[in-house]
Amino acid sequence: MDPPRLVESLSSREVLPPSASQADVYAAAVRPIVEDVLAGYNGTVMAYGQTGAGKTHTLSSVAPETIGAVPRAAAEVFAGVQRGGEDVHAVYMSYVQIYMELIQDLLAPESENLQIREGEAGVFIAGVRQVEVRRLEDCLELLQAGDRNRTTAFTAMNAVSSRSHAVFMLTVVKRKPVGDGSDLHRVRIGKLFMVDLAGSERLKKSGSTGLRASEAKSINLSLTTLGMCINARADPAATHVPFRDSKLTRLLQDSLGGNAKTSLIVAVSDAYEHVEESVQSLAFGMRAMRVTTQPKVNERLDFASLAMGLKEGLGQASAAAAPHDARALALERSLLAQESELEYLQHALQAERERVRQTAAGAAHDREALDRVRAQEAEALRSEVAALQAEVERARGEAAAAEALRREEEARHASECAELRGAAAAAAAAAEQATDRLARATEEHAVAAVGAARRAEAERAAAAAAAAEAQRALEAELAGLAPRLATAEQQLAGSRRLQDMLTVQHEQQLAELQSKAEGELRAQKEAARGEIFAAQEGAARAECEARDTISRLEGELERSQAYGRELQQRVDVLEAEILQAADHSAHAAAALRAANESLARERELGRALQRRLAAGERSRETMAASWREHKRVSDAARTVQRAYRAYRLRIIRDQAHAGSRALTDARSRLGSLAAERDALARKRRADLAFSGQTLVRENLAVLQEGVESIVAAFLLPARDLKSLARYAQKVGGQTPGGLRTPTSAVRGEATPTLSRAGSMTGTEGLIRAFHPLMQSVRSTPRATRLKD
Ligand SMILES: Nc1ncnc2c1ncn2[C@@H]1O[C@H](COP(=O)(O)OP(=O)(O)OP(=O)(O)O)[C@@H](O)[C@H]1O
Repeated sequence: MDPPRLVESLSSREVLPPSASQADVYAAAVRPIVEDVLAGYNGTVMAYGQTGAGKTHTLSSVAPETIGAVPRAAAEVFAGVQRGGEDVHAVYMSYVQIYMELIQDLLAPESENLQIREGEAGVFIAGVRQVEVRRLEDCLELLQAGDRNRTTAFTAMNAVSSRSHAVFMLTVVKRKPVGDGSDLHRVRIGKLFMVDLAGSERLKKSGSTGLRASEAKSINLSLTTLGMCINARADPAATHVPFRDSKLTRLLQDSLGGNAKTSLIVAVSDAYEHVEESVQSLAFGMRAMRVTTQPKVNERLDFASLAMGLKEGLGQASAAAAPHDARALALERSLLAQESELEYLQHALQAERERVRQTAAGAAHDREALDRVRAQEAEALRSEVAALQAEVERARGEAAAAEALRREEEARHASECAELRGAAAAAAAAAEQATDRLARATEEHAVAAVGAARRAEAERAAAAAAAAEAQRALEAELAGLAPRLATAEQQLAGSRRLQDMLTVQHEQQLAELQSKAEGELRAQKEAARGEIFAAQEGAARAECEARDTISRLEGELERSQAYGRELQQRVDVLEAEILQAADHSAHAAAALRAANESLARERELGRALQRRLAAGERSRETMAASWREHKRVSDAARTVQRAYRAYRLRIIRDQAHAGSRALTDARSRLGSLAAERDALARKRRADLAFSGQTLVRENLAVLQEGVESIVAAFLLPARDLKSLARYAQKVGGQTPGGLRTPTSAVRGEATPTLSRAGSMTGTEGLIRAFHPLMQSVRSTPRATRLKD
């Protein structure tokens, strides 16, 4: 699938076709945000879309030919840092995932329940690991290490489906001097969030079950909350935005309408079967476009580091209080450590409690699910066994019925065969009987015909005898009755014709009867033969049919027996499965026991943690008391120190005032002395009197004292005094041993004086030396400050 990506940003909109490259997506949706981050804004890039649509590919791909937006953004940030020149930059990276409503640090996977807090600068993840990254390579290595810790899984929709929301964070800190000659800096902090949202998925479509289904539900829930927040932010009439309903929306609170510039990448699939999800994703993007944000540059003056510098200076100045401070600091640190340990322990305890509760809930849930599954499986097995038994019974019944049918069929076949045989035998017997009957009938007919013939013969004989008798009678009568003879002869001829006719008739009848009997006998024989043949054919057919039926029934019987055997095997398998399920159930019970034991152990651990917590609390209280005591001592020391400083300041101010007054006096005296010197010079030039020189020397002694008091009052460093002495020596041959350092004056020793030893030339040199020195004293900043 090579889906198109719709890039929606809150300020602009762009639709990229499937052929668009990763560089196109970066240029359209990410580069403007990265540039803003370098300028000190908060920026967010979110990838949204159905599971498998290409969000992770778009953001996190590190394949050389399809580098994703995150590595590109990191590269651009480092390029921007390099371009920044003298501005001091630091880049920090964090990487977390939100999995089943728990925030896990992908750079420190053992931190798996981080909390979101809100401060002046917005929401942040407390305790997340922030790694300072100096090079792009370090950043990419951390990214890959984090990706390895990310939760992914094989699903029906995506072979490597992200089961969590991943949030990649880069913080760019830029420090720049204010430019007023002070140590004060201007700090700009730009934060870049790149969010790879887990993909929405329809359980019906993905077919996820068990853990995958729970993950999908959690993902869908947080995405629904994200949608609700966006709807509320886009609706001016909405009064409540449910940011707190999920960790995702809480973390993205600033990005969804606060201080951030946000860009949304909507990844959609071009496959027809995903059209519904694609339309929903686009509708989400359209709603998101109505959200407005209030971005501003995160800039502030770095008073903290200035304060730190001042504190350092103060620390140096107040070395006297250092031991107490160090102790107080150590105590404070220890207290803070204790507090953070306490907080950590409280978090750990809370997390442990939560984990124990979740484990217990999970174990109870698992046990219930297991019980349910076991009950369902047992029920299913029972019903399957019952069904199989019923089927076995039915098959057995069928087999018995088939056997009975076979027997019945065999019996029927046997009886039919017997019947047919009987019928054949009966037909044969009937045929034989018919033949016999026919033969007998023929014989009877023949006998009857013979009898008839005999009777006819007898009749003929009787008729012949009667005729002979009648001939005789006739002859007698002929004799007696000639006429009657003729009549008798005629009658005889007539009788003879009748006899012949009767004989012929009798013979004809006999022949007819014989042929008829023979025909009937033949017909009956034919019929009997046909019947026997038909009976034999029927018997053969019936036998064939019976054989077919028997073989069919035998086949059915075999199939029934095979089915019965198969059913028996399935029953065996099911029984084995029941045993296995019982084993599983035993294992599950053992696992449950182990979980309960682990729960007990964890409870014990929780109690131990509570004990440690209480001990920590006690120790913290002791430490707090000790800290308070030391703080009291330290405060007292600070008060003393402050009083001492004020006292010193007063003395210095008094000295400054005295110095200033002395300076003014010295100036006026210097003026009058110069005037006197000029007058003396004039007088010397005029009088060339030695007494004038003496006067100058005496006045110079006074001047010398004035200079010394000025030097002492102005706290001239020893080196200046030494250089003065050196200069004086160079100019006037004054020995360095004649000068004393002003430090002694500060300490309240006797007023320093310049040695009066030395020649007139040295004194004049000193006077000459005094003028440049005065110049230098006037031009030193210290003098200026003191004067001020
Ligand atoms: N534009 C693209 N070009 C080439 N392959 C892509 C593209 N988009 C996505 N793929 C590929 O599709 C598969 C799924 O993409 P991907 O894992 O990025 O999806 P996803 O939206 O992050 O899914 P999920 O929400 O389940 O994590 C991956 O194998 C990926 O390489």
